[in-house]
Amino acid sequence: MRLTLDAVSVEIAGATLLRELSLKADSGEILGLIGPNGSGKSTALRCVYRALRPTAGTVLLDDVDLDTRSLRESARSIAALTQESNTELDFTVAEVVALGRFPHLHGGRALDERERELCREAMRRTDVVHLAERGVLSLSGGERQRVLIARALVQEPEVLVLDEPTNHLDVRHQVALLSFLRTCGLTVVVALHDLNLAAATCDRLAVLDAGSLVEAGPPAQVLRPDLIRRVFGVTPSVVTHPDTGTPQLLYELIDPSPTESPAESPTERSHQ
Ligand SMILES: Nc1ncnc2c1ncn2[C@@H]1O[C@H](COP(=O)(O)OP(=O)(O)OP(=O)(O)O)[C@@H](O)[C@H]1O
Repeated sequence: MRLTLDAVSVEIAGATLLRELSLKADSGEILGLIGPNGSGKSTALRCVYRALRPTAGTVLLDDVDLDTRSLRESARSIAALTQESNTELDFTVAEVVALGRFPHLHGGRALDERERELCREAMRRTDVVHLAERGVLSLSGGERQRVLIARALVQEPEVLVLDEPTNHLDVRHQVALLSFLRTCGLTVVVALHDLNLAAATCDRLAVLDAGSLVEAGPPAQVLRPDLIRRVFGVTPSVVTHPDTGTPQLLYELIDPSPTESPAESPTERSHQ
């Protein structure tokens, strides 16, 4: 399914969080959102999984305005793993994963055999089978994150929305998750802080800054030292991964002053 944000703006209490953001992820494409803290990545994702209604503009799945669908209907197409996806009740891991089927269940029916196998498969994929009977509140941050990913998968979505999905994950599970995204065939929109993981994972990257789109394109086009410096206030060296050909950023540990804007950072001045 193709996901389109068409001139989406979000204003809350007089503050503009997103300004006429237009983005597109074609069917099966992985679109990465990158940008500094507070640039609007989570706000854009919230509009997609409908935790937030845009003040102006539309979000479309193929050509259907999401606003014309019920929340339950869109939950059958869109699964989200977000910074709000926590589980406060002490369900077992197996129960939390099974909750992913909720948008598909009617009249309190139990999961059928195919759905139970779907849950087992999602738990195998995310390496949480051994935790099935544990209470989720007793899990480590990374274990809990993997359970929530399994829950999103059993939803059998066509669009997967992920806000910082590698948070808490060790490097093996980061690589496993992002490799899965590359092969799952779903339309994926993912906010990532790690620009190297974003470059390795995403077909296209959209750079946000202060609620506006700065640039969108393939990683090799977007991850230029000048753009990174302008938006993030650090100047990386960009090298090409010897095996995959994706751009990879190397940083020097020069502390940009937090009191200066990126364009005025010491790094910027040293290059003038
Ligand atoms: N409910 C709200 N009311 C007012 N301001 C808000 C609200 N939610 C978010 N913001 C502000 O909107 C801006 C964008 O927030 P958002 O969470 O989308 O940024 P982000 O790019 O995801 O940041 P991060 O990288 O830190 O996760 C921030 O300045 C944030 O403080």
